[in-house]
Amino acid sequence: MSEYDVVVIGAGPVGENVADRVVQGGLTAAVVESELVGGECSYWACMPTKALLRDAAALRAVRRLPAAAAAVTGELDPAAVLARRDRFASGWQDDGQVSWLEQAGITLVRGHGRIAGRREVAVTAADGSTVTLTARHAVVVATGSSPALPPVPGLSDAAVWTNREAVSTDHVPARLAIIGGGVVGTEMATAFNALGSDITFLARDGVLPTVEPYASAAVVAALEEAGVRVMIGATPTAVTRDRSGSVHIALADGETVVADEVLVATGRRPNSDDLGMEVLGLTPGAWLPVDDTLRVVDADGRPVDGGWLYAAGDVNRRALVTHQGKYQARAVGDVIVARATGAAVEDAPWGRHTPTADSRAVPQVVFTDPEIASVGHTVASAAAAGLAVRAVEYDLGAVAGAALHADGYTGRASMLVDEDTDRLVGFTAVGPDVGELLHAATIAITAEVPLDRLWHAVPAYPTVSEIWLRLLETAGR
Ligand SMILES: Cc1cc2nc3c(=O)[nH]c(=O)nc-3n(C[C@H](O)[C@H](O)[C@H](O)COP(=O)(O)OP(=O)(O)OC[C@H]3O[C@@H](n4cnc5c(N)ncnc54)[C@H](O)[C@@H]3O)c2cc1C
Ligand SMILES: NC(=O)c1ccc[n+]([C@@H]2O[C@H](COP(=O)([O-])OP(=O)(O)OC[C@H]3O[C@@H](n4cnc5c(N)ncnc54)[C@H](O)[C@@H]3O)[C@@H](O)[C@H]2O)c1
Repeated sequence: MSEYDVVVIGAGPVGENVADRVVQGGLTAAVVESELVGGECSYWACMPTKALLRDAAALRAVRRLPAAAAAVTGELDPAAVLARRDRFASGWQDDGQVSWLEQAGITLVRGHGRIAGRREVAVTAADGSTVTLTARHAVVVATGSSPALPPVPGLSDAAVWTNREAVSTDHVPARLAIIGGGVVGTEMATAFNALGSDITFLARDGVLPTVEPYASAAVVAALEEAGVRVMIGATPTAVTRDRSGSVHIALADGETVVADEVLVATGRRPNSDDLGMEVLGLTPGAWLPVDDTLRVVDADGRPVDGGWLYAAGDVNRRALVTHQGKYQARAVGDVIVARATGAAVEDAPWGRHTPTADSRAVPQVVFTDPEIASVGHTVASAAAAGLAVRAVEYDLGAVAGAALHADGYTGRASMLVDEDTDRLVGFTAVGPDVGELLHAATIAITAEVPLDRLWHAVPAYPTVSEIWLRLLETAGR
């Protein structure tokens, strides 16, 4: 059969969830995948990177407790870390996820998908054969993103690492240079430093420039203390690999950094360059703009060709994190079912069919040491959005639960309160293990809880969550 209710291009976490949702809603779905079912997240991003980071984080946690530290007599075993990473990448085999698709009642079509016409997707298999799938109701683009390499002379000929090579490496380079001070660069600096690499971290625009400055500063201080050379403002101008295999990175200030491998982590580009976008008058290689129910729109903001084409996940650029892409997948799957069955479409803000949180409350944990957990606005983004906010900060180390959690616990947390509504619009924390604090903030922001009601949400004693009480007291409750 080559006709389905819904055809999804891309079987990453987002595409899988779109297909699952429409099948649960009583429709049929085929998902087209050109590489591995599970996408970037499963094999070269979320899970394997966190596996690379986890052992060192656990070791650091133990070393913050003197009696437990006394029981640790050895050092981290890099080979064992890489072996555990292999397990979390499923050995780069997708059998498990293919079985999941089968039991979920989703048809998998292997090959490269392209829009071929109205509700038509042409799939070219590895052997060159082509099959055309027709969708009765909708086509969903969930093709994700790829590393964006900057146009630095020599870079593309120097066999540099992207996230794929870094995440799947079978060895730990003695000297690793990292270009790009974003989330990938900072997490990988943390991971490979702990695995034993000598790291030079070239952060042209600063380290984690979009988080609260105090959180970024804490991570930079910890990286430097761990021996990472952090070069803020360093701008690569040329890259060459010499005959001995060493890579030379020339910087704008005249210095040259030499390393065994170079990880380029300078952001992402959408996987839309070979997708048939021109068939619909859209620009190949561009992020796909969408409306409130994630239908792809034209330059005038109208759904293209009557509204059968949707885009979810990284490719629409709303929020490049897996959990938010899967949230979009649930909204898209449900709205396609609603439109197909004539049910009401709930597309008002916070309605079932529109991913409102994408613009109000995207949670993110950066798994560095210390961790950074954030959701909603920062001071800078609130100002840019024209919001009148007051920032309330508190020393996390002064919270009883944090002092118990680790000797010498240092950290900080802040909340942003909208002056007009007296509700939370942002939260950031930096410190060991703060990631688990985050969901409380996400709930407070999405539920739009006024501070005078939040006061009645009493954190248990003695937990790190008592930061909430301290922040509210500092805010004047
Ligand atoms: C190093 C790194 C670490 C990360 N860590 C985290 C983390 O800890 N937490 C988090 O939430 N997010 C993390 N992210 C972000 C996360 O990986 C992405 O947001 C997520 O993978 C997006 O999911 P997706 O389904 O949209 O795209 P992808 O995961 O990229 O999947 C897209 C799929 O579509 C397929 N495809 C593309 N084009 C076609 C085509 N034409 N035909 C058929 N198939 C096609 C691809 O092969 C791929 O399988 C990380 C990213 C990186 C780079
Ligand atoms: N824990 C997580 O949730 C997690 C982990 C990793 C990645 N991700 C997601 O993956 C996406 C990609 O991460 P990323 O770190 O590649 O991108 P990013 O956009 O977070 O950071 C890229 C950095 O590269 C710098 N840069 C850009 N061009 C440059 C150039 N020519 N020279 C030097 N520096 C340059 C930018 O200043 C920026 O700080 C992010 O959106 C992130 O949300 C999430």
